[in-house]
Amino acid sequence: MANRETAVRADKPAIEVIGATKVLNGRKIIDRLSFSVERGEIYGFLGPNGAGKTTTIRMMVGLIRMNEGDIRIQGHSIRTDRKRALAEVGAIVENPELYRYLTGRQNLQQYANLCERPIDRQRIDEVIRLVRLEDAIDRKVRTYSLGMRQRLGIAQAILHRPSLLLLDEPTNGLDPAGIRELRDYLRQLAREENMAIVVSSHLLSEIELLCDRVIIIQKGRFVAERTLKEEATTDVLSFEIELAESDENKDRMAQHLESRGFEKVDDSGRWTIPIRKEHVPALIESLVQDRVPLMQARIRTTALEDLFLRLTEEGIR
Ligand SMILES: Nc1ncnc2c1ncn2[C@@H]1O[C@H](COP(=O)(O)OP(=O)(O)OP(=O)(O)O)[C@@H](O)[C@H]1O
Repeated sequence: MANRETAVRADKPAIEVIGATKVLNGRKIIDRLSFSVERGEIYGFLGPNGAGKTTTIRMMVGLIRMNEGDIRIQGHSIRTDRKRALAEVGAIVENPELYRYLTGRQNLQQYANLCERPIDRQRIDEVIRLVRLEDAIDRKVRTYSLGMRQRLGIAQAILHRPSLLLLDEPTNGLDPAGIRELRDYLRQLAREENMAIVVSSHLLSEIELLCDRVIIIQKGRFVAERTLKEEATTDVLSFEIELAESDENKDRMAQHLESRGFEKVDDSGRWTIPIRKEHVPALIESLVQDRVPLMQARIRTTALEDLFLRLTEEGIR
């Protein structure tokens, strides 16, 4: 433990990417990319297909070398202090490697035996609790759902108490409820393990559900970085509601919403209105008073969405 205390420098960001550049076949796939993530944060790594997310993550876990720049994990350079840097990383880059014929617990035990840092039974129980797999942990992995396998993969990746957890497209195959659940336990992990978590995705809607902060990249370059915590957004926001489907008074309700300044998003019953954040509670109260049949309501950070849509369209072109 003493070694670990000296290896982890509390004042350093969990990860700093400093001007990382990767050239493949004479083409700059990643071009002077820089960002940093603090412990306790869930950081979204967002970009349209082919933007360079996987390549960057592969550099962050030491699977490929960069041509220029550096990546420091808890202050340790991946170029000059590789072993100590990588000891601070847990990752699922492709599918988690699991033995399907063993139970979840046996998988964790196997993995623990291979770790350099000693991992006791108490730690194994702790990670099982963190990813909420207590009820299924003694079942064979082949009986697990996709979401359960992902949880076990995450439990495995954090057994050695890394400072940084990297997840490449962790929302693949999950529905919105699954994504929220993922967010809940990732948030608990970030807090209880004081860990930085970096997740990549090509879908803004998923990143918005999951992350505290987001970086957008395109063609290997930095495009923008934004905080997604709602309290940090003071500008005019877009407030979106979705009406319950079986509404007999659909037309009357549409007229009512239009008269209040709402605009129809599409035919699925979604309506939107620009609003300042401080006015949201009063608006919700009045919608309830007016008996607007709300299915859900949410705030959208429009600037980010517009930017990302533009990039995605450019990417497709
Ligand atoms: N081994 C390689 N040789 C040449 N080009 C490559 C190689 N690997 C990736 N690329 C190119 O690098 C760019 C970035 O790819 P990368 O897989 O990192 O993007 P991504 O953002 O993860 O995309 P996706 O979401 O589609 O996985 C792409 O244009 C890709 O074609």
